[in-house]
Amino acid sequence: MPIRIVDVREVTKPIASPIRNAYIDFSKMTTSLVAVVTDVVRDGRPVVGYGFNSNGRYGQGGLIRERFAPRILEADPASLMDAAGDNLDPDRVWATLMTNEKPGGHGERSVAVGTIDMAVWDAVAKIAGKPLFRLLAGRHGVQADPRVFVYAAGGYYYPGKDLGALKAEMRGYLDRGYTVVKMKIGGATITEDRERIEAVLAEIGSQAQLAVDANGRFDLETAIAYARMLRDYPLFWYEEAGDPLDYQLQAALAAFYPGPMATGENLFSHQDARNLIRYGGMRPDRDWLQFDCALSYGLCEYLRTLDVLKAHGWSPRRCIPHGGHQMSLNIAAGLGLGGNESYPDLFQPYGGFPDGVRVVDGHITMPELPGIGFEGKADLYREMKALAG
Ligand SMILES: O=C([O-])CC(=O)C(=O)O
Ligand SMILES: [Mg+2]
Repeated sequence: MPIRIVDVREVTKPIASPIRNAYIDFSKMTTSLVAVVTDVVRDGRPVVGYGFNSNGRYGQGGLIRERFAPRILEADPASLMDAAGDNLDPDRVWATLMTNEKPGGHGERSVAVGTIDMAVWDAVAKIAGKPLFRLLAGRHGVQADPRVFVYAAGGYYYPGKDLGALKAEMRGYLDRGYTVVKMKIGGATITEDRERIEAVLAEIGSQAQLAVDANGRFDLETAIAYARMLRDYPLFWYEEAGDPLDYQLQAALAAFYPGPMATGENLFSHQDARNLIRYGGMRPDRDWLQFDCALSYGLCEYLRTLDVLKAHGWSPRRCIPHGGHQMSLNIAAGLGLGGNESYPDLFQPYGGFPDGVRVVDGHITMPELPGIGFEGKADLYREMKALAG
């Protein structure tokens, strides 16, 4: 008997906060929480996979309810099974989701699909009775490494935040075991941003490194002006200087910025990733790629992106995804990415780690929980159970 996906539920939840980066504020930010309910029973209860999209894009309830959930629910269950007939095949589910979707134009539909794809992989790993990172490592013939590098993202602009508050925030991350911290730039004048950077560097000293993120705000002239300022400091990276799709700007910037650059969180397909690699001047010996599967058609597509990188001589170690969710932690531990983002104080309960997981020397160790591991995080699992428990 094939496994049946008996329901796909979605609820749009607020993840609002009074912060802003150089481009947007998060006062109205939302996320879609999705449950994929199966008829497989484990420990007396149906297996349910959960997923959600990461911050930066909004909830996708309309697309999920109108297009994507019905396609799965209307599909012949046998068409969604793997070759062995003992589990769902995420690639077949993905192909069903994308029925009658034209190529190109990778806008918000990639977020809707990425969110459902996360829930499908959670269900598949639970049905297999394994942590997702172990399932992935097994399928790809690599050694899982449960120890994953994580960095603390924050340093946002918000009303009344002075240098003292910024320094205290960064100190808080060091106290929690992080060795790399990130702050926003480009939302103030270059003079003010230089002061903010110097204040943070003075605070963190040799205990940690600093990354900066312009969120795609700069035109070429401003991106270069910042590059000239930033290269005075030993930064961990200079992130998303210009528009995410302006590969020529990114390529030109490399001539002015010898240190590591990072980008990719707003590229939503393997084709866009390939264009970045082809035309964006990114350097495989030092730069970082931040594609986030939750925003970009999910893990099925992320695997194609990793293939593109391999074909162009890039190691998966150069990937540190955006988004701070446990899905990317599993991919990092299972497929050897360079690490994962984390927002210690933001976007809760969706981000972060299972309860009891601590950051030690800039790394966490994955617990051995079936699926993605959401059940290990009480505040998150409470929301999930309320949707489909
Ligand atoms: O502020 C945001 O949109 C999030 C972001 O860029 C990041 O985490 O790198
Ligand atoms: Mg960013």
